[in-house]
Amino acid sequence: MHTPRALTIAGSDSGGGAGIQADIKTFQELGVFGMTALTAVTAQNTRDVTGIYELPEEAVARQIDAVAEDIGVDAAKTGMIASVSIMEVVAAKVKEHRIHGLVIDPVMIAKSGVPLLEEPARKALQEILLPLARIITPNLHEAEAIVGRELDTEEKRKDAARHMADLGAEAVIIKGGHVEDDQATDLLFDGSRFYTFTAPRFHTPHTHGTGCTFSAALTASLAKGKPLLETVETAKQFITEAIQHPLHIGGGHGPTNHWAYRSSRT
Ligand SMILES: Nc1ncnc2c1ncn2[C@@H]1O[C@H](COP(=O)(O)OP(=O)(O)O)[C@@H](O)[C@H]1O
Ligand SMILES: Cc1ncc(COP(=O)(O)OP(=O)(O)O)c(N)n1
Repeated sequence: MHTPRALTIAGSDSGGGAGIQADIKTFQELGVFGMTALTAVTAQNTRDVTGIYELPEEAVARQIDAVAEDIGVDAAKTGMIASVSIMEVVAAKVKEHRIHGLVIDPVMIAKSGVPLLEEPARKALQEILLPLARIITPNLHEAEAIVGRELDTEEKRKDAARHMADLGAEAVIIKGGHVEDDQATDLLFDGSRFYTFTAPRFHTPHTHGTGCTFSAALTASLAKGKPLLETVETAKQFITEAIQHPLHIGGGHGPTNHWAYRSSRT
């Protein structure tokens, strides 16, 4: 039997709610074997990011080589990639190892307000990483930064999604967590059509790591070979359950509950 294998290329969140920790928990819960290539270590909790330590480019490259050359990668995701030089290494390795099914979560700022992407890397993200994406998953502010304009209506968000597809992403999801709305609606553009995925909006501070968890759930379904619409549907259900049943951990924006989706099905 083939065991689906997913790789996360991202930063570590010592608090366990976002970054590679959120990704690995999500992969595990969705029945996928998880692997990691660390790009940076953050000292972080539910309140703040108190330190960021980037790994050398060579360390990032060797980690990707190690897993791709032996274990194999059915799908991968990127999270925090703070600098242009690490972005270049990641893009080169994704091409070299022909990693398809790449989900790009263009992480820019943590919920605590601390930037996780250096300023010059914002433009590089569009030029270097975006064209490799099977799916790119910006939140509202990340989408605005990528296209360089305010996206305060659905029509503008649709135009922005088309713009990102023109830049090379096969599919675009503009997430609705930061959109002012009674519901949490994510907009998918598959290159030809638009779809929306809607869930109730929960009024909770415990949303640390929502974007990481959502993109990891997408990656897990791609690793299993699921089609795009089923992939997004599953990821939306996973993150909705995870937000709906918070763990009440820490004194700030607590993590989502990675057990909730599986618990609701057993
Ligand atoms: N309060 C909420 N209630 C329900 N779903 C939410 C809430 N906040 C975010 N989501 C969902 O979580 C996922 C991640 O979205 P978002 O919070 O926008 O990403 P990020 O963590 O990158 O800022 C999306 O599917 C979004 O709709
Ligand atoms: C190490 C690390 N990577 C990514 C993030 C951002 O995660 P995200 O899912 O966007 O959640 P919030 O930080 O917005 O809650 C992070 N914080 N740390």
